[in-house]
Amino acid sequence: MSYKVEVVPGLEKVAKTVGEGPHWDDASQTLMFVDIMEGTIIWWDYKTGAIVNRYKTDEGPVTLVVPRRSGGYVISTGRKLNHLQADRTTVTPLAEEVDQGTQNRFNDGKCDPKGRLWAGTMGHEPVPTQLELEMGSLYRLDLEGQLTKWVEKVSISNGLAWDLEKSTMYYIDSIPKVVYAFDYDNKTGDISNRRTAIDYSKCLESGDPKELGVPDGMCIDTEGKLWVACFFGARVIRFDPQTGKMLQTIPIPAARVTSCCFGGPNMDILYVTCSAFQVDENEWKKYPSTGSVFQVTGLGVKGCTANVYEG
Ligand SMILES: O=C(O)[C@H](O)[C@@H](O)[C@H](O)[C@H](O)CO
Ligand SMILES: [Zn+2]
Repeated sequence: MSYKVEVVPGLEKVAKTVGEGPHWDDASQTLMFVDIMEGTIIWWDYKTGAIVNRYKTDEGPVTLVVPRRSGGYVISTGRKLNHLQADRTTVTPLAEEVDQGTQNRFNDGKCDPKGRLWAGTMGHEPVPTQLELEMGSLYRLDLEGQLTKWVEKVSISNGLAWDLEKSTMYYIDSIPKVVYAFDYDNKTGDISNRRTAIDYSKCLESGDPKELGVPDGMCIDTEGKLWVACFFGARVIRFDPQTGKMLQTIPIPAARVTSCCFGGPNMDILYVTCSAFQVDENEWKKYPSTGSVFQVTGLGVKGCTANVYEG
């Protein structure tokens, strides 16, 4: 099976800072993603290949954007979760600020199969991957708007995904370089029994595990396999979460690959974001398209439609 990696038309060098949080919106056939430190959300239309909307805030970094069934979006700003109305201008808080009195901020966030939002925090990060450890937590925003803490002592709260059976939640902490698995109860939304599903330090199939960088964002395909973005690893890797083993490596022409999601009319295009934040001269020389959103076609795999906030 031969695949192709290219810059998405219209999204060349689109991220000024950290491109992140890609979400394919099936209803509108648009790709949404954020430019974290810019506080910007970008909407890109598949049909026209053009950016159709932008939202910018100065209320802090925006790290996640997930559509809300009743209209608009859930977005983060700094330590807050908010509702951005469908007009893409009005923002109202959805819950109390988390991690008060810290320099933490939200990072990645995704909805579970019932439509509850899970989003985690991380400590202040002056240099990518260099930060005070175990400052973050993972939170769950229920359908009734209640926010609860589920995991503590997280360093960089990152990718989230649920298996097809709706009985396992996968969750990445980038610093220990681990994809955790939890038992997940779809009825209650409760998680338990944390264990390590994938350990980057032990991925000897790669030759040198250091080359993989750290795991960042992820998504799941219809075969239940995980696609994990490798920050400082210039690649996306497909893993079997049952065995922890690498199945396929897709080199991406950007060192700081942050996240990925499936999209397109047939859900078979893998969209990949990366970071241009603090990229040095050598990196720019090696990867001149840094900051772009990339697309991988011809993988022969389809992704699962991402869940939206049902609250
Ligand atoms: O995108 C993210 O998850 C974080 O916001 C970024 O800060 C970097 O990706 C991180 O440093 C590497 O994991
Ligand atoms: Zn991330």
